[in-house]
Amino acid sequence: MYIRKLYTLVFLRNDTHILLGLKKRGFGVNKWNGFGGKVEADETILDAALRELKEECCVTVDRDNLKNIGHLEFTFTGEPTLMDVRVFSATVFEGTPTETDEMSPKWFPYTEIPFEDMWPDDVIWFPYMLKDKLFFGKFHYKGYDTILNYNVEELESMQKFYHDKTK
Ligand SMILES: COc1nc(N)nc2c1ncn2[C@H]1C[C@H](O)[C@@H](COP(=O)(O)OP(=O)(O)OP(=O)(O)O)O1
Repeated sequence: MYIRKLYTLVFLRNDTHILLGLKKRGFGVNKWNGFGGKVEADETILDAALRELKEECCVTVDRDNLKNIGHLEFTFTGEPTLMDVRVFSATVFEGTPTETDEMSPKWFPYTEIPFEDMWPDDVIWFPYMLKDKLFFGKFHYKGYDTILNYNVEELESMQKFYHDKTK
């Protein structure tokens, strides 16, 4: 039995590039990732996603333009927590991505995503996101570098996924 903790992870994209941030501190330091963090007790998942994006790279997105595209679950041998990460994508945003205390943002062409400096799971599920497919991925790690087992599946609808999950 795991203690489930909710996180958000947001990617800004256009036709040719994706915005990643180099994490400057804390969990995942020195890795490129999307923008996100813990969902606080008093906020919705969507509000947390918008807040973290603003805090980490100074960009705002209208809530109607933020699309929930995936669900990731991470567990780690010997640790009681299951990280429940809600993945979002947006193509319309306001502001210029700007470095903050937490993240240094940079646009990458889709052909040059720096998977060698990212979480090892990313190379497995990014192809779903890049092909605009909805997905559910589960990854069990030993430490933070080795994936012991995983499964990723394409979803037909996030709404149906969450409906079936709570049945
Ligand atoms: C284990 O594999 C992971 N892969 C990817 N791509 N992203 C991950 C993985 N594990 C966690 N994440 C994401 C989920 C969140 O977006 C961040 C972690 O959030 P963080 O711990 O930085 O949360 P904050 O609320 O910002 O934390 P502090 O304010 O306490 O620094 O990584």
